[in-house]
This record gives sequence, structure tokens and C-alpha cells, in this order.
Amino acid sequence: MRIDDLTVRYGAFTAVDGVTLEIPPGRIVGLVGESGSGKSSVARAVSGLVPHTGSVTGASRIQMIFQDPYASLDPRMRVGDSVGEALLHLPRRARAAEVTRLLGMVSLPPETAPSYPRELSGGQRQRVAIARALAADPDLLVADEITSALDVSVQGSILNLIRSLRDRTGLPILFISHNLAVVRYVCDEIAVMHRGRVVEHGHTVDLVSSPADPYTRTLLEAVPRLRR
Ligand SMILES: Nc1ncnc2c1ncn2[C@@H]1O[C@H](COP(=O)(O)OP(=O)(O)OP(=O)(O)O)[C@@H](O)[C@H]1O
Repeated sequence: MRIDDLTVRYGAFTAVDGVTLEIPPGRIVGLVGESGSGKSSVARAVSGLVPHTGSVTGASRIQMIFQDPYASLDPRMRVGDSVGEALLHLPRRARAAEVTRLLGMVSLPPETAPSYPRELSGGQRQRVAIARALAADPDLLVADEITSALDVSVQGSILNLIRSLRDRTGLPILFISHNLAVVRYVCDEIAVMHRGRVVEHGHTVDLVSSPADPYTRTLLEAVPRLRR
């Protein structure tokens, strides 16, 4: 999947300014940068949710997962129906089996299916949102700040789930976060965004050990400060 010269304007303001990025199969590419740098605008443009110029090629079934799973799931729908919504072409029994398989992919037991979102924890709801995205048989997953609204105690398990999905499915993932520690943990490659542009892109280990751009260095310096 390839993004070429992507530009997003809101009126006279240019939020994304000529971003070019490749997301190879089986790779998690992180997009990191401070609030307002244009990360979500890239995600929304790639998913066709905002007008843009430039091109997005190599992916036609793009699914997005958002920060707040409670907002992205219909509160009146049982989890199983929500996950099975993209599978209405299947006969009832095959659909139920597929929903069970998808819940299993995100480590939720089949008994979750009759529940409503309000009966689940935040982490469980985010797992449901991921299963729902997988049901649509995507060729690209876009994850936008998917752990930011979760308790720190469950953030790690969602990050591990994303890594295991990459390993098991080979699905390319565009992983967006303002948190460099999170991106560093989960991503194979990192692209750093600053004021609408990608200022640096490289393999995670290289970028973290020898950042070339001064802005990347500033971001990296902030990580140990936060830890302390
Ligand atoms: N619908 C909109 N209309 C006008 N300006 C917008 C709109 N959406 C975003 N912006 C502006 O575009 C810039 C980039 O926003 P965007 O949400 O893409 O950044 P971000 O890096 O994802 O930040 P955050 O993590 O805070 O969402 C910001 O200055 C924001 O105020």
C-alpha cells in the first residue's frame, strides 16, 4: 500500500503537506508526532473520510479503528451482531461460526457475542472494534490512537494483540499515536510527522538509535522524561 504526495486542506489551512509513505505487507508502520501535526488527517484521507489530493494505491478495503471504541460501536447492538454486520451474505449458522472465529482472533470467548458494549470493559470493547474491522476482510488496517483512552494496565495487551495480528494475518497496519514509547513498542517502521510533513521515516531500531531529524530527537528526549 502506498500513499503518494497526500495533501489535506481545511479551507486555507494545509494540515497534511505532501506526505509519501509505503506500508509493505506484514508491516506495522507507525505515524508519530505531537497533537495537531496532521496524523489523524492522514488516517481520514487514507480511509476516504476527508477530501485530499495525491494518491492512495494498493489497498481497496481499508478499515479504521478509533480511539474510543464506545463511540464506534452501536450501543443497542449485541457484540455478535456488530461483528457479524459485514457478514450478512453468509447463512446464519456460517455467520455465527465466523463471528466466533473473529472473536477468537482478538482473544474474546464466544460467550461475548450476546453481550452489549456497555457490559464490557474498555479493553474488551476495543477488541470487539478490532474484530468488527477484521470481519470486513480489510487489506489495510488504520489504527488511530487506539490505546489512548484505555487504562494503562490494558494498553499493553491491545498492543500485543496488534503485533500478533500482524504475525498471524500479514495485514499491513498504519498505526497512529502521539506516544513514541507506544509506537516504538509496536511498529516495525516509524514515520515522524511535524507540521503536516513526514520529517523522518525509518526502521524502528535505526530511527530510535540514530535519529537524523532534530524534531525526532526532541520527541525521543521526551520519552525518558515521561518515564521518570
Ligand atoms: N475539520 C477540520 N477543520 C479545520 N481544521 C482541522 C480539521 N480537522 C483538523 N484540523 C486541523 O488540522 C491540524 C491537524 O489535525 P489532526 O487531527 O490531523 O492532527 P493530529 O496530529 O492527529 O492531532 P490530534 O492527535 O490532536 O488529533 C490541526 O491544526 C487541526 O486543528
